[in-house]
Amino acid sequence: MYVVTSEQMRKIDEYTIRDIGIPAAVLMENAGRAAADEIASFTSQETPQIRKPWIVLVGKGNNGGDGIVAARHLSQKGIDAELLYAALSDSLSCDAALQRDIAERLSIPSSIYVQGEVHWDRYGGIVDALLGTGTKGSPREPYASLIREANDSGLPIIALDVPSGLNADTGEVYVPCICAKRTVTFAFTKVGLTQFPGAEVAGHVTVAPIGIPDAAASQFKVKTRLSSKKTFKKIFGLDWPLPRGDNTHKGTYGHALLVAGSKAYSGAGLLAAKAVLRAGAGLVTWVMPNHLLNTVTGRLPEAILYGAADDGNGHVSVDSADEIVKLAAGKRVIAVGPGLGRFDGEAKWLRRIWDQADCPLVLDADALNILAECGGLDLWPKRLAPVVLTPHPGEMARLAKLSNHEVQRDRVALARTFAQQYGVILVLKGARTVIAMPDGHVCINMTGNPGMAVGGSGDVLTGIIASLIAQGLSPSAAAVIGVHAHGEAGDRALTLRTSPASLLAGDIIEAL
Ligand SMILES: NC(=O)C1=CN([C@@H]2O[C@H](COP(=O)(O)OP(=O)(O)OC[C@H]3O[C@@H](n4cnc5c(N)ncnc54)[C@H](O)[C@@H]3O)[C@@H](O)[C@H]2O)[C@H](O)CC1
Ligand SMILES: [K+]
Repeated sequence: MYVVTSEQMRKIDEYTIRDIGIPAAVLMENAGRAAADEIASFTSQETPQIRKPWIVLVGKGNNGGDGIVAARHLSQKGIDAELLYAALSDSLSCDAALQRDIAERLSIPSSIYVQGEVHWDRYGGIVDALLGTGTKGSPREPYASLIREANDSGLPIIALDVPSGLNADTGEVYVPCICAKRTVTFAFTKVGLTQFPGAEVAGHVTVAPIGIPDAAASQFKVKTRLSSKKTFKKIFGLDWPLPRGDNTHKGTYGHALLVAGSKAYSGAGLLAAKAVLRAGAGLVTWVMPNHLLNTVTGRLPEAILYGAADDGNGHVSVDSADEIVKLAAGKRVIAVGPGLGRFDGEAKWLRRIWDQADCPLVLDADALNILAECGGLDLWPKRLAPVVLTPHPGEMARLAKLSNHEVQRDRVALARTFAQQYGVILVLKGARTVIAMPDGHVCINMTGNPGMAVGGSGDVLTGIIASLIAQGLSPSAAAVIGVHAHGEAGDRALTLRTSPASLLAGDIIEAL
């Protein structure tokens, strides 16, 4: 499922109308009718209040046009609708003006917005057709006042295409912004509907086809998709769940090397190692500081444990790099970072692994902080084997030398630029994790829940991604599918809990 920006949507619209020849009015008719269908289904599901009319807030552009068409189809369905023009209706776009004239001929009630004069209690719900993908900046008057009044009315709002006041390209919300119960977006979902806080103000999003052929999207090489089983098939040619061949030898399912844990954080290594196995890899060798070996022996009998040279403070020491490089022989992946801690010579240590090990690397947690602080991505040579980075927003801020706000402002664009610039696979975690690949493809993950924002959840994800690489998936596929599986397992684990607050990282592993 493609995810588009406003600019891409505009180009696709134009191509469909001009080059394919589907008239704009047909697209608008389909959009408005799809909106009316969604409103009708919402109305039927809501407690059957006295059948009150819906009020359609109409902007000047084609989003407004969609709203006028929706009002007409609602009336056809026996649901009364009234048009409230935000501004004088003689300044409508031509496609919207055509709809205005049709609505007038059909005597659909309409009025012009005057601040404070709308009797909101007369209505059962609001259709937001003020601003769509043509929005530039924060809503200006009188849209701003109308948006505030609509939000304050307490009535359910169904937004057309995007909630008015949402930045459709990033997920930022301007002030004010419509808070919708549902959003009916047209043709393809928009980036801003997938990332918070946009995803919050959009409510439940339905993508309504309006007659734009997929060929139009591939014409403009849209490279952002929602993670889904269809995506796995389309991009990676993989089925989900992954078929498990009938090979009998454990070696077939790969051997992962995990470098994790320190005296203070042995649990992180345990979680990551267990996740490697639970996600299907045949073997995992967990390298930890020697001191830790006795503490964890027996905690995970299925894992091969290796005590490496340690620095006497409960961390691996810089000298352990050579041991790790030797152990990497025959492994399909090395995952470095969960619970690693910081230690003297850490940059030299990581550089040695970066240079000498020839298998893919998955770097997480403190491995990312070491990389950020020594400028590795800017200074070290690109590796032949792929690198997967799995930062949360704070780690990403350090890696990209940005503030947390700047990281979260436009996650998709930042992740894509970073992955292309450094030739890495970037898993930018957080609600709706963004996975960006060196070739510019980006997948947005929709599984998972707030209960997963707990200590250890990231360690589990690192284990899952390493496991899938060990089983033979490309690092890109392992990152996209691993994030999806991690979120799905978290959603399944949640069904066994009474509240998201009680979810533990270990529950995610058990639900894999
Ligand atoms: N996706 C599709 O295939 C179709 C989408 N349609 C609808 O068309 C809108 C986009 O229409 P457009 O005319 O380009 O822009 P808008 O309707 O979003 O509004 C632009 C309108 O509003 C003014 N404006 C812009 N920014 C602000 C602001 N911050 N404050 C106040 N006013 C603002 C601007 O001057 C314009 O007049 C899309 O979302 C769909 O709903 C087609 O109808 C069907 C095909
Ligand atoms: K809207």
